[in-house]
Amino acid sequence: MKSNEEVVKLINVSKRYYLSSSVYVDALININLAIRYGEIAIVMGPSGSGKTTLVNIMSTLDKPTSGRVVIDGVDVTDADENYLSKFRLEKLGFVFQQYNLVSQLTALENVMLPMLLTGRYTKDEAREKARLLLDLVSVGEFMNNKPSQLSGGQQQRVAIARALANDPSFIIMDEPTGSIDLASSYLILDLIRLLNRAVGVTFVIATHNMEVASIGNRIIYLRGGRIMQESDLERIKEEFSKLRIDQLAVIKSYLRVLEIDERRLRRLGQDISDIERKRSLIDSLMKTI
Ligand SMILES: Nc1ncnc2c1ncn2[C@@H]1O[C@H](COP(=O)(O)OP(=O)(O)OP(=O)(O)O)[C@@H](O)[C@H]1O
Repeated sequence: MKSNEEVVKLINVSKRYYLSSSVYVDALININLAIRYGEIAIVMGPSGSGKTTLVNIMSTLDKPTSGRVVIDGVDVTDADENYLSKFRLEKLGFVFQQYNLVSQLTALENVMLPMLLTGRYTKDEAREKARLLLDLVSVGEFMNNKPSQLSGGQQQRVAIARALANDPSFIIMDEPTGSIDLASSYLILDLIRLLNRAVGVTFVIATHNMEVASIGNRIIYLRGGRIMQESDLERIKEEFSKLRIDQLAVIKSYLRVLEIDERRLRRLGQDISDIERKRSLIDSLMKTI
């Protein structure tokens, strides 16, 4: 691992999508960003803020309208698709929300494929390494299953094994736990953390999910195609904190509703323990907001 060195660098990157000759969307605006080896960098932000566009540009799947993209010290901004597909195969690992495994191939063959495509591995070497990688992500026993014979979480782990196949400079993930159950998500997050700590694998992960974000060393927060600075985040938090006033208003109204019910029950000589229970719940809730 080349710690402290930059694995990806974006310099003044902007991306404009044209919907027609005069209508466009600025998906990214003047992004300057460096990801270092050994990081788990999380890309967060509201829907439409530019997360997918950013990770696609970082991983050469998309090109910026202006600015430069440097990966592993190579400026890939103007590289052609032939060069880029070889570059991606050798340098990058991809794990997307939809697992993107080849449906006709077994788990083992899916993991072997990127190694065979580089021409750097014999079939035997690729098979042996693929087996070990599948064991490492705990799906070794299913290596002869096709993707349709695997659960979503298992498919996602095969995708991680495949992403590791060519020892990539970094692994890029877009909502890696987006379409799988909670238990599998935890396994995958544990695996990411372990691979990062033990082997120094670098990850860039776009997500909406706070649980996923919690494993990151750094959060890159996008809003409207720009990276938010700490001070902006404070401002946003303050904006959000105003929501508390609404919560309080709702609770206050509800307390008034309880008063009416309490009066009614007392008038009828009935039990008010349910009202008291609700009041005590509200009391404990009030202490947390
Ligand atoms: N191919 C495209 N053509 C036109 N506009 C696009 C295209 N891709 C993205 N956009 C627009 O660019 C902006 C950023 O989109 P992007 O998909 O990067 O956001 P996101 O943060 O990943 O959103 P989500 O969380 O909903 O996936 C959005 O306004 C989107 O509508």
